[in-house]
Amino acid sequence: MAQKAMPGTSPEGIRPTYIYKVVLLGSTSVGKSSLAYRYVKNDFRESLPTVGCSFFTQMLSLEEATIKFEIWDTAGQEKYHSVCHLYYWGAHAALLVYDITNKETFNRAKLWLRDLEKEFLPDEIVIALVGNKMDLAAEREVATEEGEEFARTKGLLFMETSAKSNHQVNDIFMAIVQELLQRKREEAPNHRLLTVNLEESRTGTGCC
Ligand SMILES: Nc1nc2c(ncn2[C@@H]2O[C@H](COP(=O)(O)OP(=O)(O)OP(=O)(O)O)[C@@H](O)[C@H]2O)c(=O)[nH]1
Repeated sequence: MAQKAMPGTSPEGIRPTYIYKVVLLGSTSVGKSSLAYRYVKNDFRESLPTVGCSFFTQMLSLEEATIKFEIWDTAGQEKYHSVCHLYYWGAHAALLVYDITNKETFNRAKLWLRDLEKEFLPDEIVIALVGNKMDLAAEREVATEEGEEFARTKGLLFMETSAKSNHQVNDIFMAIVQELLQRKREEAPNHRLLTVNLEESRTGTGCC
């Protein structure tokens, strides 16, 4: 898995910075933009339509490394589906989002997974299945166990979240980074590390 690293400083000495590209995938209106917005801005807006693709960046300071997440938020509308594989390129992790109140979005998530499986080998990317809109549990169409079971059989991380009530949003990104770091530790001897100049990297939010 190609991640970029550069040395940074920490009280203990040199601490690497890893840049991880995370893509958000899923049907329209499942809450992909809202999850990214909640994670990066700790805020919730009722309307955040995505046109094509937008991205956010977020820094995360951990004991063993500094993480820079580049979060690519793809539009879920069918008309953008054909260009989406371009956004997969170089991704380290994917959040496969569905809406727990809409069974069809869960079925669609399975199809998005098939797309990912065509693009990546299993250990090339960390995939998390995310059942969003947990605050609407009374209107639930997808049981927690159903999501859990599907994730287990496919070897995916799994969490139910609410971008609205800020339920497990940080947790899912933290679970992803822990898994990425764990895989890195296991692969360390063969790992390809690229030094990059963070000055040249994009910051803030933007739209392509
Ligand atoms: N109740 C509730 N509503 C949510 C939650 N997350 C998102 N929404 C709402 O669901 C709608 C769609 O949210 P978006 O974040 O735009 O969804 P999206 O998946 O990015 O949609 P596209 O950009 O069309 O692909 C908006 O009205 C949000 O306010 C949530 O956790 N709970």
